[in-house]
Amino acid sequence: MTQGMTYILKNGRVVDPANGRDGIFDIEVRDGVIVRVGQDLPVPAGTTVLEVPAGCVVTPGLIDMHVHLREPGQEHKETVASGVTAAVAGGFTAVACMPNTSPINDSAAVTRYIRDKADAAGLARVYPIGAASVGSKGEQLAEIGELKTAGCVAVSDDGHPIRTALLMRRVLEYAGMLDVLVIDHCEDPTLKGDGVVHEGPVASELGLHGIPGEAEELWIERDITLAGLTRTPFHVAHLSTAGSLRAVRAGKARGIQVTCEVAPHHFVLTDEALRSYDTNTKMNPPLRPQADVDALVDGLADGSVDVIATDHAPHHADEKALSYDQAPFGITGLETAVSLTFDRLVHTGRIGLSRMVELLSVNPARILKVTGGALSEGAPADISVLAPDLKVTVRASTQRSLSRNMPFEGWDLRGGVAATIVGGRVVYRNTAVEGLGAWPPAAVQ
Ligand SMILES: NC(=O)N[C@@H](CC(=O)O)C(=O)O
Ligand SMILES: [Zn+2]
Ligand SMILES: [Zn+2]
Repeated sequence: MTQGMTYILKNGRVVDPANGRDGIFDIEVRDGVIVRVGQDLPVPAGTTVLEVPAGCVVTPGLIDMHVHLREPGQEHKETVASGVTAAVAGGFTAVACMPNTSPINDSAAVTRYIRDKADAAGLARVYPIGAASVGSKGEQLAEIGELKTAGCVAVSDDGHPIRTALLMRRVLEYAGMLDVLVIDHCEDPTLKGDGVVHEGPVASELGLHGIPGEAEELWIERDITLAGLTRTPFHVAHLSTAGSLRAVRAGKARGIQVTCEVAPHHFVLTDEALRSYDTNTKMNPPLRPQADVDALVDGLADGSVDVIATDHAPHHADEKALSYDQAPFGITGLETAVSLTFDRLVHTGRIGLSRMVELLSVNPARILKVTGGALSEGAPADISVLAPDLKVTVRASTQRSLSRNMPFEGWDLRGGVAATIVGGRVVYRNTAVEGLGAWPPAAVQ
């Protein structure tokens, strides 16, 4: 499917909360742009019709605002090309990638390198996130203006918190002036110590060093206070505890511009999963007890959580084969997020489809100030076609990511992705979905 083609996506259930639409609509795409949305659109002679398979849902393209692509520097774990392949197979039309590559993305040269790789791959859109401090070392402010000019949409020292309150204040001031979002990995490193899992009865039983939830909560309180002082928007990466969510709710109630994201593994798994000693249950922040998971699900449902983001963190099998203490933190997530969200949030009745679209598209687009989040006439045709009732068995061996470090192997889930369209091009087509046979072949399928 080339960008120059005109086609009509016909008879899909369109869920587009930003435009107040939930119903059967046709979408006409021309030259990569949505030109018309309406009911029973006429089909001019020569126009291709792509019939949306029965039961599928058409949404604005999903955006994952927290992934790790590992290029430059760790291409054996993931490249930009393999990462965006995983992204479109997971239903995402865009991703924002964290700067903890090697070298760190604290310069225009690295940002441009990533963007060039993304352009060459030509699948999902890639929005680089620059480092907040030089080398993410927490000493000197990075050249945020230069990073923005090169194409960064946000700054973060992810992998680490922005180290001191003074530095965080300066980052907020400069980034705020330049209209660049500040994202922090909220964790007090002194309280974390050498912890590797959530501090609690499970950690004690297994003899693993714990990290209390308070290590995250203290840092979020610090950052919210500084966001208030500087009157600047601030986004909490991978929020994981009930106390953290209370702090965010309280900040929002005081009028502070704070938003937050939750990763699927934190609303699906508890620290009980550690009993497997599988290092694919080791990530930062760590898996929490049921009470925290319940609070996160409440927050996802009631709107106090803004975004679902995967924190896709590929690591090589050799590293994950180390002992629990030694293995790196992090799991992949791009290719399981949609299925986990359907299975655990939508089909359990905790959220509806329009809330799912807010969490995965509308809000990340609004917070990052990037294109997308709505199927509006005149907008680039970034569209996800989801299959809410598709039966999916998760297999790392069939995923597109170069890494296989995820704890969902063999899980049977209800809900998946049918197709992904970026700038009008069908870049992913799931051959397991019936009714897509008449669609053109896609780059990924
Ligand atoms: N989340 C993780 O456990 N790991 C991330 C770093 C991070 O997101 O802090 C990684 O880069 O591997
Ligand atoms: Zn982090
Ligand atoms: Zn991360």
